[in-house]
Amino acid sequence: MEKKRIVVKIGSSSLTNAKGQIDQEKFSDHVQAVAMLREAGHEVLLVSSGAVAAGFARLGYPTRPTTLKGKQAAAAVGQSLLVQSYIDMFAQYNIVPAQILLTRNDFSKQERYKNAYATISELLERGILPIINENDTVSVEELTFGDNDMLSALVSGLIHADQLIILTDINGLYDENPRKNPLAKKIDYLPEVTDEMLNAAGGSGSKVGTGGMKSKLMAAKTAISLGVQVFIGLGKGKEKLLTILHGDGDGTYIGKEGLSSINNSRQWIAFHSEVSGWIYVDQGAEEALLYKGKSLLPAGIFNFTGSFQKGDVVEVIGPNGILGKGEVLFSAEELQKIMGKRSEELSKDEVLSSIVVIHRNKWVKA
Ligand SMILES: Nc1ncnc2c1ncn2[C@@H]1O[C@H](COP(=O)(O)OP(=O)(O)O)[C@@H](O)[C@H]1O
Ligand SMILES: N[C@@H](CCC(=O)OP(=O)(O)O)C(=O)O
Repeated sequence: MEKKRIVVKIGSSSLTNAKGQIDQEKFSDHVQAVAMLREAGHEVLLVSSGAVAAGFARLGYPTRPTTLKGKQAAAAVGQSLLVQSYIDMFAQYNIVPAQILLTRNDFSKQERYKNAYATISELLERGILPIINENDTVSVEELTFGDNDMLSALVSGLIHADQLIILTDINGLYDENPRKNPLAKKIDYLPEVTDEMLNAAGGSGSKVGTGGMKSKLMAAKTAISLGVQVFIGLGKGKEKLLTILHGDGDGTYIGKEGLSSINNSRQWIAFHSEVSGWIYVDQGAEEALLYKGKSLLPAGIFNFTGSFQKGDVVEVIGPNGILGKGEVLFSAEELQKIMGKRSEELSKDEVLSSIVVIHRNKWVKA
């Protein structure tokens, strides 16, 4: 059997109970299933929620706290409880877990992004099981928007996973929220995530989960655009992850066959980089970039704004709007001198290192 790289995201509702404790039965079920996936020769990475849900009772909160500092304090307590439980339970299968706490901002600095990739790759190579959660103490957005779904999609792209399995408390996506409409119909397969689907998906149904189906679908959309297929649903017993991998899972499969993964520099430019400038190009350059797969040359540029340095990311705007983003190979000051000139017009000292302003390998369409 072909060895696959699988990211498994487990939501709070699938790990804890409403009283603010780890649900030992659910927990051991997941651990066994992960162990079995690894025994079958696959590489696994866990994105585990549940820190707030596992911690709030120990702080004396009767229910999941609603204040930000309350959630952050609960997460600090609950995260250690979760990881301790993972360490203890995975030890029975000789699996060594590693805790990784990330924020979405960690992805926006290219050096941190590369470090996260290098660390996770080294752990996987050494047979360690990375267990990732948002660094809740310093992360504001995640606790509000339930972005562990999105975190799992971004991690799946980063490490070029074959599949992202999002385990939750419901067996997949329905055409309407089934907690509100019992006649809602289940969707077994979705080739892509459409706006119509996003509108049909609602918020969380449990007292411990946060994002609901909407955040899972948004994450699925991102994962697919990064070349990773997605499953959203549930399962029982130690065979469940293998069953899902074989295509017989109880849930919704999202994404067409044969998606191809996107290299990390392009992912970073597309999803994480900050834009430092805007370059305006003519019709010819628009065609070259959008339809001919060519690099951007100075001749097609007639204006730019922003102060950027070589290596920064800029947005390119054509006569019909935004075309995409790319890594610029000249500073704003240098571009001023060469903009609009054809290659043959550029004198030797103006040709700094190359006449390509954005190379096609460091370019992503909008
Ligand atoms: N269209 C839909 N199909 C399925 N579930 C939906 C839909 N809309 C909203 N939901 C809700 O999303 C919930 C799962 O999300 P959530 O509670 O955030 O779980 P988790 O803690 O696993 O992230 C379901 O229990 C359900 O109540
Ligand atoms: N980082 C948070 C995740 C919050 C959350 O509820 O996420 P999820 O259950 O995936 O909707 C935690 O560990 O509690």
